[in-house]
Amino acid sequence: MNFFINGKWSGSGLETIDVTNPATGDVIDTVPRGSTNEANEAATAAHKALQSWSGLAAAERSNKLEKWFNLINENHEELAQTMTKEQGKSIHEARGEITYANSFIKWYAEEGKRVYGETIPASTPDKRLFVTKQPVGVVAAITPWNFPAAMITRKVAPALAVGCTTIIKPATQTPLTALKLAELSVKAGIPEGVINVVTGASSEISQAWQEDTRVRKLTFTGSTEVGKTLMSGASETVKKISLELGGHAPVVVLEDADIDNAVQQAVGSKFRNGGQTCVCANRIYVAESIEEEFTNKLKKAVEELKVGNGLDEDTDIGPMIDEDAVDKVISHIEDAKSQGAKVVTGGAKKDGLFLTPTVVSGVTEDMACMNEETFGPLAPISTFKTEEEAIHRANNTIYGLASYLFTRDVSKAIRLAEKLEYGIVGLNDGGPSTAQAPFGGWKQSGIGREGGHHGIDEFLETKYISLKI
Ligand SMILES: NC(=O)C1=CN([C@@H]2O[C@H](COP(=O)(O)OP(=O)(O)OC[C@H]3O[C@@H](n4cnc5c(N)ncnc54)[C@H](OP(=O)(O)O)[C@@H]3O)[C@@H](O)[C@H]2O)C=CC1
Ligand SMILES: O=C(O)CCCC(=O)O
Repeated sequence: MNFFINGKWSGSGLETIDVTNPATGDVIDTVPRGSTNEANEAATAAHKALQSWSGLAAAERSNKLEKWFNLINENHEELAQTMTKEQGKSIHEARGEITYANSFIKWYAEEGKRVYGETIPASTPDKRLFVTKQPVGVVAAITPWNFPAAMITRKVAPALAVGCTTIIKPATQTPLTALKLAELSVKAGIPEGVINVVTGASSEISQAWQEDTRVRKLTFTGSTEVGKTLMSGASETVKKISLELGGHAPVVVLEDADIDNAVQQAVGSKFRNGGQTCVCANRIYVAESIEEEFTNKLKKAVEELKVGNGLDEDTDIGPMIDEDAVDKVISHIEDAKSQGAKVVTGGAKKDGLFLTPTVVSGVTEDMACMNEETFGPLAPISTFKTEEEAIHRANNTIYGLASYLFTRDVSKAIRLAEKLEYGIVGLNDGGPSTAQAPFGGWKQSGIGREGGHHGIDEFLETKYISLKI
């Protein structure tokens, strides 16, 4: 596929990049290798479209988002198949992601109509003070490969709903879903220039956008390392930024937890997308007294997971995205084993990019898996003696995105949730993400929120108007 600037397919004649299916290694398509020129063209198109798009009534933009939502629903299966082919995740998860991605369009089509202002009482009778909200302007979005649709719509839907226009650089490994979404946006009547997608050289494209004073906002999901680079680059032109970065999610299972639920939710959280999600459970802390029961039940549940080509209807876990991802998981397993952890099930067993889901027990805080995001199907279990110890260990990280806590005691749940230094706490819940709630991290997991009314504020500027009468 070519890329998409100003409502037109573009980029023919450029060098191309192969898009491969990680399950088979087959090249399924190619995309152009865009760079500085194309990034500038996209920014020009978005800047040109800004005045008319932001000048529409919120209800008119909402209608167009609704049409986009309907077209995505009509093309649901084709989008899901494309996603599985380029990303590897199971077709069930891909279908779920298209529904999830589309829920942001639906929700923001409504929320865009509720961008309210304020009036402030003045100090003198001859003044009236107002506060209004206006779109920030052209928004650059850089998105990762793990959620090829949802990370686009979670950014683009609120941006469009309030009148911003967008320039998007999807991950090189998964550009096709993004391009198909853009194609449907035009069919939905979203005007040319409002959504532009450029594929290619990430650092050149992002450099051009960082330097461009017409681009007023940068929103990114991906690694903390790249997020830091973008944060410093965006400072040159003092852009607004949102960063959704790495996580290192702890799961704390207290003695009084419903163990069956804790196991089920931990499996859902840990092995979702093969463990390649920034909110995936990364380390599991279990009260010493229930370790055996929890571990046995987790082992049984994990052994039922089927690894295979994501297109097979009975697959639960597809391939990892690439060799580096496989190597990282294997290195974490080997490191844990070499320091005395016990393999409960799985192990560093690999076939192409497929990895056997693994549980290890007896892990300690100095092992790599307890200090870095594994981003793969490894569940390390460690025990704790007291709640204070569990919370201290859960918080003892530079990350602060998602955390999970299991207990039947509601008061304790709230008390301990308040102590967790995380943007998201799943209480007896391994799947808290939803369009109407704020998603984002504390500490080095990021800045800003996506989802909910919090996510729309990220695309608005505040204007104070003082009227002397
Ligand atoms: N928070 C999250 O959801 C995610 C976290 N991660 C974490 O990051 C690790 C590495 O994954 P990886 O795919 O390399 O993540 P990256 O952060 O490298 O990639 C995410 C996006 O950033 C782009 N990018 C990469 N380098 C630059 C740059 N110098 N300037 C501007 N944009 C850039 C990528 O483009 P391109 O693809 O063209 O390189 C992609 O669009 C994972 O193992 C995981 O730990 C990864 C993905 C998502
Ligand atoms: O940042 C990610 O890894 C994708 C978000 C997953 C979610 O919305 O639950």
